[in-house]
Amino acid sequence: MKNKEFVTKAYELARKRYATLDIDTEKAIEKLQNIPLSLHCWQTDDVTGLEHTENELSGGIQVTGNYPGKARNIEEIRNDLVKAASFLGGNHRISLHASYGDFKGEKVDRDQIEPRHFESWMKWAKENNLKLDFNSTSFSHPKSGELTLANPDKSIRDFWIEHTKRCRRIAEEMGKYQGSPCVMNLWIHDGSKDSTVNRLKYRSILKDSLDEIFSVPYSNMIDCIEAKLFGIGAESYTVGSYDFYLGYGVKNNKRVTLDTGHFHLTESVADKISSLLLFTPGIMLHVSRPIRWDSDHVTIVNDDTLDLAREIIRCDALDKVNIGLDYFDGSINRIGAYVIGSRATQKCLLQALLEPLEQLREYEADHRYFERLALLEEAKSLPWNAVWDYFCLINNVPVGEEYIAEVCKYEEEVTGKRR
Ligand SMILES: C[C@H](O)[C@H](O)[C@@H](O)C(=O)CO
Ligand SMILES: [Mn+2]
Repeated sequence: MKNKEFVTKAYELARKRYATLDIDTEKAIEKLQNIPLSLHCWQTDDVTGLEHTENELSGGIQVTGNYPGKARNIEEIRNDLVKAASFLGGNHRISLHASYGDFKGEKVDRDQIEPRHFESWMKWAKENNLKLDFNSTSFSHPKSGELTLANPDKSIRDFWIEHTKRCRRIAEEMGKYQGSPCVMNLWIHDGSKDSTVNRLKYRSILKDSLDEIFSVPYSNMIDCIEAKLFGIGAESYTVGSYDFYLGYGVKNNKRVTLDTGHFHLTESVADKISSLLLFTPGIMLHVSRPIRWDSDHVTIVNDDTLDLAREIIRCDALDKVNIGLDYFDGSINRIGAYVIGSRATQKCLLQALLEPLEQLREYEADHRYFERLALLEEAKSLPWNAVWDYFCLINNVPVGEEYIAEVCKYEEEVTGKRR
């Protein structure tokens, strides 16, 4: 670590500065250390998956960019994930899509997948001190079409119901194996390009499909349902809208996934946290960065991500919120994309953990709104970055921009050689 002494000295000063506001930096570091991020496996390979089919990416999502070096098989995906995680302090999780099973060249259709197709992932995760989360995959399949679980055609609908039921079973086995509940996210793209005159019909079918899927109780997995505003080619109507899943989640005690790219651009996702916490058992986050639309740009430290982190901490909800990443950028070094996005999320969480919350709340209770605003402003430039550097130092991961050279080295030695 080239700046060890400098980093330690800066941290000592920062610790004292924060102490003047009664903030314990050691406690903040300890908390950050114990917040797992769920790294989305699909950033390694532009959401290609391991089914070895010719299926194009579908379902209203799109990866842009053709940067060389994407992972081409299970070994490369795993190596890249381990590499990406090696840049992060703390212990983390990997979020797998059902299309990333270890199929060993066998053609296994989505309604045939079993826990055995994910056994080697479970072992791999354990060996690498990682835990797994899971996602059903309704897109990029000949039966994906416009509608899956909301399809009036029973044979297509049953195919996807079976797929999703199997996914829950796989998640249950993963949770059991790893001794930590596997968070299973259900997102489907179902929708329509142009105005439908049957909004209620498809939503009612989706509700029934979900009821059937969730009829089997499990104790080692956590169900999450993810809403979306629109998809490419499904701009007018999304069956699984936010209102739909919020209603379903509240009624059926399910976690709602908030993907930061799935709302109107001026809507505050952070503001939803406190409301959901009052009415649902928890929240799954898909941290992303929408630019003009759900563009899945790499997460950075910005007001949206900071507000999200602050709300989690202000609500004291770390035990009820699972934090996953969800972006896919094929235009830059893909490992670099993981590192930037996951470290940005950690930086936001750290800033939130270092907020002088008690003092701010005292001001607010006393209606001293000038003081509240002033302290909120000043808190922005407190030396959180010295605490961040120190967090990286004690975790033996690159400090500051040092990771750039390491990512480039991996590119030179590994990803850059993939053709
Ligand atoms: C690949 C993921 O399942 C997908 O990104 C989903 O979570 C989503 O956000 C779709 O827009
Ligand atoms: Mn998402």
